[in-house]
Order: sequence, then structure tokens, then C-alpha cells
Amino acid sequence: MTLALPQHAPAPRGDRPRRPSRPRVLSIAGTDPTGGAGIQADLKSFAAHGAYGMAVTTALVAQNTHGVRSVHVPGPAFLREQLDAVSDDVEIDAVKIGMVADEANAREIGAWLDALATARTDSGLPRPWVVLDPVMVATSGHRLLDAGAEQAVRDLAARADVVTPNLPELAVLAGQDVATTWDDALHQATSYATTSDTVVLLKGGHLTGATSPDALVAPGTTPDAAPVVTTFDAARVHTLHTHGTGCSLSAALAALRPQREGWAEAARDAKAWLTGALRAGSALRVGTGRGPVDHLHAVSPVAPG
Ligand SMILES: Nc1ncnc2c1ncn2[C@@H]1O[C@H](COP(=O)(O)OP(=O)(O)O)[C@@H](O)[C@H]1O
Ligand SMILES: Cc1ncc(COP(=O)(O)OP(=O)(O)O)c(N)n1
Repeated sequence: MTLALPQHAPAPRGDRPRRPSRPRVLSIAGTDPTGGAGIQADLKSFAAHGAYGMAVTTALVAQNTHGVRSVHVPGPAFLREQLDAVSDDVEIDAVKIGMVADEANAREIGAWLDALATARTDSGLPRPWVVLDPVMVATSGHRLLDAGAEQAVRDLAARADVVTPNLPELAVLAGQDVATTWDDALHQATSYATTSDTVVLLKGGHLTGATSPDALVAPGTTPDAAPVVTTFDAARVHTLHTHGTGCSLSAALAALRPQREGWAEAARDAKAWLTGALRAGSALRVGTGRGPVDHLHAVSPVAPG
């Protein structure tokens, strides 16, 4: 494990102090009416970390703890209206992007991020931190991203400060086979981070074993410098209630970044919080399938019994 912190930043932010008392954080994602994943999970994760949460919907998803039934995508024009309504009015400190659903949505979000960065620079303000969870397929197997939209998500990743793939998502981003061991996944993440000049928070939840490691992989700051890898290990929680873990982790990361010195500290604290939420999930008794984690476990724990 390397403890040096990544210094990667795709674009200058200016030198304004970035410690708002309650960061204003925007989720751009799909919905989960049972509250375990998507924007509903993101808003709970933001609140659990003391952030003011906002949400723009990319897709309405009929789903529950057993899986996805259908998806309705309002389309890029209405998506842009929602995005502009927020950014015309609110100084956003951080953005978490989850399910984008299709290529047109992904391209619209990219265009909005570019316009926001320009407007912020013109006003002498730093642009928001951007976390991209490249959601592609739900654990139930239902596609949450059109098959033809993968290049658009790679292009969106280039605009993010951090991308948070699970193993199958990393394989798509890297254009390779899905890694079957943690070492192979780390190798793939390091190679993808270097060639795409993107910071990757690799998630190891899809492996089996006594632990569920994640790793922050940052490309070297000069062409000759080695990538910086910071590993966050945690005991694997034996539970059925893992619905929305990826959404919740990336949302926590976005909420924490304005309140921490760097991505490594934010990722460390997001991971520790998520492990607690996984441990507490079964006490929620939400749904009869693969239930959600308890986002509020550290705020107001469920009484045993
Ligand atoms: N059973 C588990 N015990 C502990 N941590 C887990 C478990 N399952 C997933 N995680 C953690 O949850 C987060 C999401 O991981 P993963 O399941 O790989 O992503 P996704 O939900 O996007 O498919 C990661 O921090 C991962 O390490
Ligand atoms: C609206 C929406 N977005 C993302 C997901 C997938 O959630 P994730 O945390 O990646 O993992 P699973 O819940 O599929 O394990 C979703 N279901 N809905």
C-alpha cells in the first residue's frame, strides 16, 4: 500500500478555499422507488455525510429488491432543462453521476459539465468535483446503459475527477475481459488510469474472499512517474443486503470530497461508512429480495430486536 496522495486534477480550479460548511452536492442518476439505489440512495448518502443533496433524474426505473422491471428515459432535452435549472441557481460543490441510461444522455451531461466549467472559470470560481459511477448492468442482470453507449461513458469519464467502476464496468472501460482476481483487476485499473489519465476507485465487491478491497489508482503526475495506488481493505460482510452499494459509495465520495484534503481521505471514510451501512442493512427489513444498506446507521441506528 502506498500512502502518498494522488495529485491528479483534469482542469484548474482556482485557489478559493473548498471547505463549505455544508457542501451542495448534485446526483445525476436514475431512480429506485424502493430507495436502495439511484438518486434515492444518493440523497440519503449525501445527508448521512452532512451535505445538502440535490438530484436530476436521467431515467425513471421501475425496480425493487428483486430487480428491474422497466426503464423510462425522458430524454436529453428535459435532462438539460433539469441540469440548467440547478446550475443557473445553485453553486454546486460536487457532482455524482450514476446511471446515464443512453448515449444521448451521456453526451448531454458532458456538454453541461463543459458549459459549467467555462461559466465557473469566467466567474473566477472553481468547478465542482465530479465523481462518475459508470453504471451499466444491475446485479439482477438488467441493462441500465444501452449497449451502444459505452464510448459515450468513456468520454464522460475523461471529464470526471474520479471514476468508480466495479470489475465488469472496468473491463468495459478498458476494453478487456473481466478480471477474476484482485491482482489482475488492479493491473487493469492501473493500465486504464494511465492510458486514460483518469483517477479510478476500483471496487472489489464482485470478488469472493474474506475481505472486499477497494483501491484508488491515480496516474503519475508526469509521464515518467509511477501510478499511485492506495488500497482500502474491509472485512467482507456476509449479507444479502447489498443493493445499491456502488451508488451509495460514489455518492458518499462526492459528499466527502469538499470536506476532506484529498480523494484518498474521502475514499477511506466513504468505504468505512459503507461497511457499517452493509452491516446494519438486514435490520431495515426493506423488501424480500436483495435489500438496501442502512444509510443512516451512524446517524440513528435501528434498535436491536
Ligand atoms: N459483502 C460485502 N462486504 C463488504 N463490502 C462490500 C460487500 N459487497 C460490496 N462491498 C463494497 O461495496 C462497494 C460496491 O462494490 P461493488 O459491489 O463492487 O460495486 P457495485 O455495487 O457497483 O456493483 C465497494 O466498496 C465494495 O468493496
Ligand atoms: C437507478 C439505479 N442506478 C444504479 C443501480 C445499480 O446499483 P449498484 O449500486 O451499482 O448495484 P446493484 O444495486 O445493481 O447491486 C440501480 N439498481 N438502479
